[in-house]
Amino acid sequence: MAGNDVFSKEVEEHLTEIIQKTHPKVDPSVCYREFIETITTPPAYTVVRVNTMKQSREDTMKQLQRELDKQCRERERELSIVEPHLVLPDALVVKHRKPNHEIPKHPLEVIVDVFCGMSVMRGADIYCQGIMGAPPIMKPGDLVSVFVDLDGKCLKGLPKSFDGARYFLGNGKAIVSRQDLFCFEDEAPDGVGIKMMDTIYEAPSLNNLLPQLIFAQNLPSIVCSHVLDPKPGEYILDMCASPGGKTTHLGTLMNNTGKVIAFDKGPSKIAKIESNVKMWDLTIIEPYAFNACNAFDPTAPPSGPPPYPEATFDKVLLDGPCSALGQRPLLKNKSSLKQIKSNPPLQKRIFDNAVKLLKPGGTLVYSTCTITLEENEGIVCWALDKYPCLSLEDQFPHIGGSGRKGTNLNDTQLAKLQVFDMFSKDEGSYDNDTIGFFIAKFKKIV
Ligand SMILES: C[S@@+](CC[C@H](N)C(=O)[O-])C[C@H]1O[C@@H](n2cnc3c(N)ncnc32)[C@H](O)[C@@H]1O
Repeated sequence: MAGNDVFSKEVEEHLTEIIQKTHPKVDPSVCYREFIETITTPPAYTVVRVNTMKQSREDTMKQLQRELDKQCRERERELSIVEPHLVLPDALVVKHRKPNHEIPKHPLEVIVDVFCGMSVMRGADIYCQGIMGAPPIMKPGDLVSVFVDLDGKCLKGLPKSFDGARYFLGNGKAIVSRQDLFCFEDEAPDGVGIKMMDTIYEAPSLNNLLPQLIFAQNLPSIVCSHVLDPKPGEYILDMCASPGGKTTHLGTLMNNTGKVIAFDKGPSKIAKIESNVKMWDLTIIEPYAFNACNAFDPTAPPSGPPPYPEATFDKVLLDGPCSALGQRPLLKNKSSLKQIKSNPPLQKRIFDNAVKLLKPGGTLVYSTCTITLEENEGIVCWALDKYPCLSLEDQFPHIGGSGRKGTNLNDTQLAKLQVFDMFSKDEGSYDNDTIGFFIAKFKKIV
């Protein structure tokens, strides 16, 4: 859809090399093209995780179905069906209709930035902040056609038609006038500026929908917390936690008993964790703005603020910084190859801390939302080599594929890894039509 320029040439070449290593039997250029088609479109399903401490999945499913029926009627859409996920006991799946590329366009055109465009493709309405251009006559109630500015070339406040690279997202109804949007001295107003009515990729708008009962999360992220298998009463470290999707999941699986220490880099990241934790009434989460690279200190006490001494935690989750090349939809990625290659050294530093802080017999889950070998199978290879105290474990549930070829890991080890692989797509199964994601589970044996 967005063409071959989602990535820079050097990143495209790197990804093609990865395809050659991981899938030696396929034609790399065909595989790369198919990968671009996948990555530039959203998954055909929306997944939400249920707050099972508040209400059963069954009751939440009925409540969500009622809310979505209302939303569909209001937007004159076909009704969406909510179903329980067949494997994950706390997940609900909302199937989307097929993409509709035949939507007629309106004469009034609105341009939005790439970030906003990608959110719209997953069901969001358009927030004022994301609007780049709108016609001078636009007023509340007007029907508009919405386009995303693919190359970030549209100047804020553009009053006329935008002739740069753009992609049609669908039609919406203006909530604000152009005057409201751009005639402020400081910032654009907050809140929804365009309500999306008819989109090429249709998905439920989940903003502020049952926030105490559901959390929108990509399927592999839900799998990831189940793989860690947190139990009530345990002492768990979530090393890179914001916005707190997995942290709130851990706290819920622990039935709000025990303790979860949650790090992220700065106050704004911590505020997001705190807001999500509060929404779900979780009292066992202790968030700290702290660099996970410095989490270990042999002289520190085992509780209270970080750092912590050796063998402190029963379980550690390292869902760390990564190149995030598995995100969907991804219309434009500006990372250079150098930036992508800067991730493994950081991941290894955080991993070193995780191993030290884990108790013997404890579990460490390492995960990323990216697709490079170096940040995934490569880290596992490095870790098993450096730490003979770690054993690679089977995962439950295991609904993604196995690890990929291209490193020194043998077939038995690869079978223990869980990869949601964007280079090989199994049509028709929502367990594969998701973001790119990687999960490895280790046990500290001594
Ligand atoms: C993939 S996101 C985490 C998502 C989160 N686990 C969830 O499920 O909601 C990675 C996070 O790592 C954080 N991060 C990056 N470097 C870090 C560091 N040195 N210490 C702690 N957090 C870090 C980033 O700010 C980012 O929020």
